[in-house]
Amino acid sequence: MSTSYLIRNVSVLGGEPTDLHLRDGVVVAVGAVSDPGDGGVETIDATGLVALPGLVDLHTHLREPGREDAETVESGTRAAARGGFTAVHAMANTEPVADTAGVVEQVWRLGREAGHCDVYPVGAVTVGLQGERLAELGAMADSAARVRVFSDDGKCVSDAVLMRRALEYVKAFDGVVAQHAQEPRLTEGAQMNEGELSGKLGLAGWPAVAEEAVIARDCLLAEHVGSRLHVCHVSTAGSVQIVREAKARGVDVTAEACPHHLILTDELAATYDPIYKVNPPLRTRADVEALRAGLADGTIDIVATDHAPHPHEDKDCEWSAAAFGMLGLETALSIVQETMVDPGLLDWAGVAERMSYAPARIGRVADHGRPIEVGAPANVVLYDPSVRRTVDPTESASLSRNTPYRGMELPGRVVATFLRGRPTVLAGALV
Ligand SMILES: NC(=O)N[C@@H](CC(=O)O)C(=O)O
Ligand SMILES: [Zn+2]
Ligand SMILES: [Zn+2]
Repeated sequence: MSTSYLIRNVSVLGGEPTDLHLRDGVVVAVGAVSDPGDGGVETIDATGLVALPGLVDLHTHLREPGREDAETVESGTRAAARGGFTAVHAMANTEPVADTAGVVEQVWRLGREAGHCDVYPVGAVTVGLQGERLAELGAMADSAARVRVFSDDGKCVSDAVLMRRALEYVKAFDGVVAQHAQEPRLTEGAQMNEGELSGKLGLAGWPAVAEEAVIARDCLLAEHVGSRLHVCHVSTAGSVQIVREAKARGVDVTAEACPHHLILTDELAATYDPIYKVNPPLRTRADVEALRAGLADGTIDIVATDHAPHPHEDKDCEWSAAAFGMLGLETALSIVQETMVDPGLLDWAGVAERMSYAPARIGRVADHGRPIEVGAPANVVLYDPSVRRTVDPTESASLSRNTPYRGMELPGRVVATFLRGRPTVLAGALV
């Protein structure tokens, strides 16, 4: 395969069309190229396409080890490449849990072998996600996987003393604790957003305050110990406001919003179709609007997919028995275009910040999230915002099919993804 790609007439971050030359893993030219001066160059006509830095996901469930029926590192990273991602952070709620240097090194190695995108394992905060004892955070940080993000995602680190100690501990290696903010007692048996509709549908409600109370507490803890906090999947207007106020006070807090929370609402629970069951739950239209506004003004730093594959037997059942979670990698950019770019809330530079630069910064990943400029690693996605497509779950590279967008028409398509100058997706297909 060629190691030299001349991309003609491409709009870098939405700017005027120009040329982009990738060779031997790096960007060697941005601007009109008359003669690349190398024989083996492959030319791509990118008229109408936008070039973005390779996307970085801070929140992906790859399910390996343990639930290879739902997803593997191989299948999940193929889905990531199809979505324009060149790096993903793999959540720790696997079986066994990624709470030791051994498990995170295994996941990291599987990512390298698969080669579709770089995999950065997230380490668990507590042993077995049990919320009782701190995991070996230092050993995971020092391992070959160089873990910097720690999370019990799927479960909340609800014990304030443990949370405080984790925040203190990760300072030693510039790590961050990514909190799944869910007060457990306030959400016992919870099935959907608490409101008029949950009462009508007879499904146990999940109050906004269960999320907001933990975020407020954690902001205060992070401020108290002078550490770095990241808030996973923010879903309520109140949460956005708490993060906004904490940032204004100088707390070192970052936050993510998921594509599904930017577009779907709790009314979908009325279908009783568990495809819409997710943690945290889909919220109200007002929450969706507040998340969009927060993402636009920088209160919410990033979009993270929370790609959560589940096999159909865990979703093909009644609502209360079904698993929480939905696919996200292959549709994230389209949802962001639909909800943020097309309505004028973000431009493509803003998308690059929220889906590449900022997640790489938060995860302390040096080789990703870099502007497309001469000398940078050639991690690039070519995206066609002008087409529309109907989501067909059977086309997914994921081993699971639980996309809530089945049959929906969405804008945009990833045409090519380059990982260090090597295409992982070309002409819209996996290489
Ligand atoms: N988001 C979800 O609904 N599910 C996630 C766990 C999580 O992100 O909390 C999963 O692992 O399936
Ligand atoms: Zn979570
Ligand atoms: Zn998650």
